[in-house]
Amino acid sequence: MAAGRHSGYREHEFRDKDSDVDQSRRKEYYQDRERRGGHDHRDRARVRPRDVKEREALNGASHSPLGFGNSSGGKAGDHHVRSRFHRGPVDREPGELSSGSSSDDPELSVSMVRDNSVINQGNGVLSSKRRKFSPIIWDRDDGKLSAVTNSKSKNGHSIEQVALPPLPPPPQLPEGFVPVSSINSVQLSADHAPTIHDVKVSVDSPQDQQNHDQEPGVVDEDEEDFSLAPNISTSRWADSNNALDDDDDDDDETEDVKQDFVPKRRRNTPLANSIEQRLLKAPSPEVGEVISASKSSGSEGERRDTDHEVEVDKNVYMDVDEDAANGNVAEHLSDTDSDDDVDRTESPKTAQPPQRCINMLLGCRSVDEFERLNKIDEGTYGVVYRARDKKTGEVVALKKVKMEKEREGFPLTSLREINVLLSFHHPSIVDVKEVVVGSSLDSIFMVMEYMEHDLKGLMETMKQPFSQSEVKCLMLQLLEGVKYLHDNWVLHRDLKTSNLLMNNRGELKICDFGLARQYGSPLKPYTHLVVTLWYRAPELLLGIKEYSTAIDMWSLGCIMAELFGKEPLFNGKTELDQLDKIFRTLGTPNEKIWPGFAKLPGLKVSFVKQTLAFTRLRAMGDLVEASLFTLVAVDS
Ligand SMILES: Nc1ncnc2c1ncn2[C@@H]1O[C@H](COP(=O)(O)OP(=O)(O)OP(=O)(O)O)[C@@H](O)[C@H]1O
Repeated sequence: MAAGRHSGYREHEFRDKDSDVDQSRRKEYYQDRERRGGHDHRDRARVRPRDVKEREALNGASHSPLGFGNSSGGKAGDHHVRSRFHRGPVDREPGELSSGSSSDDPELSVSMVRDNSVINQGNGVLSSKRRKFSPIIWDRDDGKLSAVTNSKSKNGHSIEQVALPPLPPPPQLPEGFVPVSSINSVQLSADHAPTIHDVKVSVDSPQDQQNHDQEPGVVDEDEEDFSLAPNISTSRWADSNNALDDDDDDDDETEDVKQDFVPKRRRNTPLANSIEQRLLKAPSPEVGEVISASKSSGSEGERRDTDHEVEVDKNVYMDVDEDAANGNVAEHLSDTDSDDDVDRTESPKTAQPPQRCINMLLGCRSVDEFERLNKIDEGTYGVVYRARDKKTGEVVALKKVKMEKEREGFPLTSLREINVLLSFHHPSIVDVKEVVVGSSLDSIFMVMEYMEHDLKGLMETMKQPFSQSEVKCLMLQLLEGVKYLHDNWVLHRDLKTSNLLMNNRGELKICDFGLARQYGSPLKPYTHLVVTLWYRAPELLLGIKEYSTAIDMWSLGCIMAELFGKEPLFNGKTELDQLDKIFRTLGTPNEKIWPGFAKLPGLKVSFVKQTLAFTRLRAMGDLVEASLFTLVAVDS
């Protein structure tokens, strides 16, 4: 999500000031290519040529499955990565708009007039698809996890267009998917790097669960005997970690100030201890209920929405929340959607790391087995490095979990991210290979496949927007990834261009699952403070708490428009401004076209009634979903 770094486009002015060798190398390369009018024929063939060729052959020059005209104004070869897309006859001249008739399905045809940010859609008939799986509800009342099955989404392309069915019974999750709420111990075999297959989950009985709830810091005595893994105590990454720890020290002053307000956070909390605390104290972090008011206080907590039970009032929209305005929702989420009801003002009890968690660490390789090459980026919840696996020589990305944001030990966002990414495997979702540990037990790294670019950074180096066929190629991959998530009942909740990675083969992958969570039927209230502001759906901006896949689809619509226009579609500064921008473009919704609109909790301010196209484009998500049907149908 990189909310910290990518929170607004302004931030990118500073992005390259870092001594980030990798970033500047990429940039120089692109600029050089721009100067040369760079075609890179070597790379063309590597971009899923079969997919693209087949799609474009099927589409023909005037049969874009999306029905988009080439409003990009892009020219072939004006960009390095562009050259990695196969450019077919479907591309039009710069500025040319497709007519609705160019689509195979006129009902799905779309024309975009980006100059005035108006998007028109034909009578978009929206069809829903039947889910392959129904949701498992991670409900703490359930007490038991029924099973971790081997089922997996097949990501098949056959989609039935049927009337919206009632949500089916709980789904079988992909192989190895472990609902965080159900874990109270994780064991990994010690002789090889852990994979999800190594994870053994033990589940509390309701009675155990109750005990944990009552005495969160208490661990069984027989679990206290542990020893540290020798291979991680002498880590060379210790030095580099110290450098990071220096950053922590920089925060000490702030921390000292904070302690007037909040109990001082445990420092150097052993990971094992932390994760145990987290797992024990958060009996059901994925439950999804609205959290009670007993949340963090103090300077940091003040910036967070501490009470989501309280009805959102006008102030929510009138206040300029700097973080929200900058799109930094992750900051909010760690508390607001932590889904546990732990009183964070309570001083955590010190507890020895129990054996089972040390077992987990023993199973992990040391980060020493990787050679650090350079720092790629630093987000709110992690620092990402480029590194080389000394054994295999493979270049990977290492995301170090930041612990300092958490008072309660191992960050919930990271638990979720690791859980989802270790479990889900899809070409459009970044692959996490394993988890490795650093010199101290509170440093933990996710080993991910290395991706050379993110779409946000990439677009900043481009003089022209992506062409029509490039957008189609990117959107197809993105939609397939999101479809896979939704088929498996996971909402990403922070889709934006900086969370979309791309490699030099033109493959797009979704990353940053820190805000992701499972949803189910019936819907439960979740925090509405999710999704970076510019990509946040109006229902979230208006405080709705029972939301679903449409919020991701809205983000996809914003992303698609941004790919075409090279500028964010709705770049509001505050939540109110964001809504205003949306309504000015799409029209102000009303009770007729959006039943329940008048009762939305955030509708305390009256918006100017814009009589634009909202009735026809009620949610961009619908548009994108409709496009997906067409794309997939053509592709298959
Ligand atoms: N596998 C990867 N390969 C290359 N770069 C990556 C990879 N994963 C992440 N990055 C880079 O690091 C940035 C931050 O990663 P990510 O968004 O996962 O961190 P985060 O701490 O969760 O961010 P946020 O501040 O949004 O919470 C990304 O925007 C991307 O530029």
